[in-house]
Amino acid sequence: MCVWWYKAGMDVSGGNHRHEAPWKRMSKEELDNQYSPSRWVVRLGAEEAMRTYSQIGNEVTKRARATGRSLLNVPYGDGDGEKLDIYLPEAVSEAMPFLVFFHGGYWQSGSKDTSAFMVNPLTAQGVAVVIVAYDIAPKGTLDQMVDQVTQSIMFVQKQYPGNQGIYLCGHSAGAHLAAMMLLADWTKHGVTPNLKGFFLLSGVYDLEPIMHTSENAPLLPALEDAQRNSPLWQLETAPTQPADPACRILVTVGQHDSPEFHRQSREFYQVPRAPTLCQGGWKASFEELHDMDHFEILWNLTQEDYVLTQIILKTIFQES
Ligand SMILES: N[C@@H](CC(=O)c1ccccc1NC=O)C(=O)O
Repeated sequence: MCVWWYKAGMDVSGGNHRHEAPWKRMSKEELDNQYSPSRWVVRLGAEEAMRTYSQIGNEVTKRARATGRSLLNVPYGDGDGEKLDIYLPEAVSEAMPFLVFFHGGYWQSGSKDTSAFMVNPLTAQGVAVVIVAYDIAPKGTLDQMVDQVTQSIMFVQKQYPGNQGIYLCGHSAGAHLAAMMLLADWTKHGVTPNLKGFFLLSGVYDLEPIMHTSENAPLLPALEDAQRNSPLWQLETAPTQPADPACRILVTVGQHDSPEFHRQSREFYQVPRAPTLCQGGWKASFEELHDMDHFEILWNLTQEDYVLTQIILKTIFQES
C-alpha cells in the first residue's frame, strides 16, 4: 500500500524545506543540545546514561559471545578495523536470514565489541546477526565509513549467497550509515546483496545541522561532505529504487528523542514515500517508540517481547 501524506507547511517538492529548517534559527548552544541525545534521557542523568550504555553494551556482548556459536573478528576488508562478528543461530543453514548491525556513537565512538544488543533474541529465532566494526573518526572519514559498510554487506552476501535476506539495522550514526546503503549502486561493485529491509533507529539523515555543532570537529570539513553523505539530501535529488520491490524500510525514533531527532526521522520517512517512488518503490513505515529514549531503544532490543524486537522478527519472517 502506498499512502502519501502531506503535513501542512512542509515543502515536499524537492528539498526546499531545508532552507527554512528550524535548526537554522537555533543558536549553537541549542543545536548542541538538540544533537546530544544523552541530554534528553528522562530516567537517568546524561553522564549516567552514557556509562549505562557502555556497561549494558559490554554485558550483552559478553553474554552473546558466551551463549551461542560466533565467528569473531572476521575480516571483511584489508584494513585493521575492517572486521565483523557473526553470531549464528542454533540451526545453521544456507538459507538463514541475516541482520547486519551498525553501531552509533556520532561516528566517533562505539565498537562492535559493545554492540551485540539484539543478538540473543534474534539468533534464538533463527536469524544470524552480524555486528560490524568500521573506522570511526578521526581515523576514518565519513566517506571511508560508508565504503566500509558497503564492503561489509558485500562480504556477507559473498560468504552466504543462499541467504534468505539481508536486513540492515543501525542506531543513530549507524542508522545514517545503513540509510546511505539506499543510495548504493551495487552494479558498480559486481555483487548485489539480497537486501530485504532497513531498520533505522533514531538516525540522522541530514548532516548539515551537525556541521554547526561541537561534535562536528573532525567529521564534516565542508558543506559538500555533509550533502554527499546525507541520505535525505541525496534521495530527494536523485531517488533510488530497491533491487527487490519487497524491501522494507522502518524508520523509528524514541518518544524522548530531541525535537531535531524527531524532525530528522519524520522528514526522512517521507522521502521514500514520495509519489515518484511509490510505484514499485520503497515500502516504508514509521514508528515512534512509546516512552523510549535514544538509548533504551537498544537496551530493550535485548528482550524478545519488546515491541521493536517483535516488529523486526515479523518483518524478517514476512508476517506483516
Ligand atoms: N555525545 C553524544 C553521544 C551520542 O550521541 C551517542 C552515544 C552513543 C551511541 C549513539 C550516540 N549518538 C549517535 O550516534 C551525547 O551527548 O549523547
